[in-house]
Amino acid sequence: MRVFFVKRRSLKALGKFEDLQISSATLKSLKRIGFEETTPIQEMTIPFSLQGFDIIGQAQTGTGKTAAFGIPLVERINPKNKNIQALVIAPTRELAIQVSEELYKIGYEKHARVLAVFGGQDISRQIRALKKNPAIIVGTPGRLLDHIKRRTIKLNDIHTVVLDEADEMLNMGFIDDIEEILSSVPDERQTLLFSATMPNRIKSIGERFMKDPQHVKVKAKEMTVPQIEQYFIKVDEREKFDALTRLLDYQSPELAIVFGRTKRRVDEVAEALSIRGYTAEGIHGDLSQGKRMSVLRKFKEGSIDVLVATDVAARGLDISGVTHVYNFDIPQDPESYVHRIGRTGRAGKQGIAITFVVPREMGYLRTVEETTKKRMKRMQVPTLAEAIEGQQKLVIDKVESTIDENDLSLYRKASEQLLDEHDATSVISAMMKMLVKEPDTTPVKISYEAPLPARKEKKKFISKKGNRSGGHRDIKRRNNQRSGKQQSRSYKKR
Ligand SMILES: Nc1ncnc2c1ncn2[C@@H]1O[C@H](COP(=O)(O)OP(=O)(O)OP(=O)(O)O)[C@@H](O)[C@H]1O
Ligand SMILES: [Mg+2]
Repeated sequence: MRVFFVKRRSLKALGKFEDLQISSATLKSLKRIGFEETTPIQEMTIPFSLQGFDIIGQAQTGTGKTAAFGIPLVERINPKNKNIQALVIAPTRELAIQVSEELYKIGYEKHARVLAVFGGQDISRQIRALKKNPAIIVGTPGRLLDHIKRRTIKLNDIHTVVLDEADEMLNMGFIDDIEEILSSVPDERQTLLFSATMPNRIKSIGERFMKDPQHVKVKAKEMTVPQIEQYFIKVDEREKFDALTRLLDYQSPELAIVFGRTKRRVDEVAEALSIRGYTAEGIHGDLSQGKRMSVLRKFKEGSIDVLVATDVAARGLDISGVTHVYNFDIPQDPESYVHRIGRTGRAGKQGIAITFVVPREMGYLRTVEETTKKRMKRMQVPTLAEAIEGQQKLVIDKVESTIDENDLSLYRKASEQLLDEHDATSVISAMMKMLVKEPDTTPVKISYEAPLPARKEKKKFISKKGNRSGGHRDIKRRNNQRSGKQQSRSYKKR
């Protein structure tokens, strides 16, 4: 296996798509999307992929891996062939939808038809759509297998298979399904594995399904992108919720994702945030597909500001405007941390990630830092005064943009009258008080979650290669129904 390393920082563009032997139709699609220059992983993998090599592509979150496999995949589609020619497998339904949308855009000018198939959606509707001859199928493993067994997906002409979030797909929860799918696809195929994380033990599983794979890794000092500022807050379990609301008030994120460890946690935090006046909703694997899609749609549109989620939303989702990620519960393994915080700081944008750690979980924090090669800065919970100050700043920003962008002549007379009777500072202070969301102390219910099983805290920060404890994944996942092995060692739903 050849290994290629490119040393480049994050999304810093390297070159032009025009130099990569891409057809004029696809170049036109890329222009329409607004991609002007390649990202490092695109620059490095597209030429290999066009030559037909199997590839393991690894680059940080939010650096354009979808187009890195999507562009050559579309290029290899023959629009005249009515059969399915490529399969992209993704771990969650939402990601399958998102990837299919991006492939649709990339393949627009080539008329490459794309269809997403995933669990939770009416199968007969999918069967009808499959009869319209899509060339590329993007799906979740369980539903893909279902179609393969029903023979509603025919695999004879498939020449390319992509595992997006490959390390997740080759992990315990999905590996059996993946093996079954791959054993049904013709051997003469190109296999592409992409992810931001690729632990060695998983990489060797992947290589079993590949021929002479090229490993292309965009090498960076840290596993996470430099635009994400990373903090941790040492906090007792029972203080977490108030700490979260203080942070939301103080930092006023544009959009925020709060990750919780279990489904119950997500439900309770989302409910509690709503009670306290935030527009928040939860997403996890126990919700109906319709609900999952509507929550995500509202979050993308901005009618929800805070999305509370299990790891079902940790991988691959690309939602612009996510400025903050809060880990209400520290994730069990470093890979999960990397993907969760990677929902912000995408495509060169800035982001902030804050992880709550209860004192007994400090060992987990250190393991994450060793793996990512990045220290998190310690932060304190904002004080009440700081939270109010943060809210006031938000109001001031709004007032200033209202002055800039509106004709206020209809409001002048009443304002002048008010100012005749009161001094200006009193009038503005009263209005500020009305507009500022003052900290709310309505009681809420957040059940106690025991900390992760004790792991000895390593005092020293070790940054040497190969000295990482790696995944501590004791998670069983099947068919997108995610369940986490809890501290009690019984399986509980996430
Ligand atoms: N060449 C490019 N120029 C500008 N923007 C790009 C380019 N390629 C991708 N993007 C944008 O960057 C964002 C992140 O891309 P993408 O979702 O493919 O990242 P990723 O590497 O797959 O991340 P993750 O590891 O989280 O799945 C998307 O909004 C995408 O449209
Ligand atoms: Mg991706």
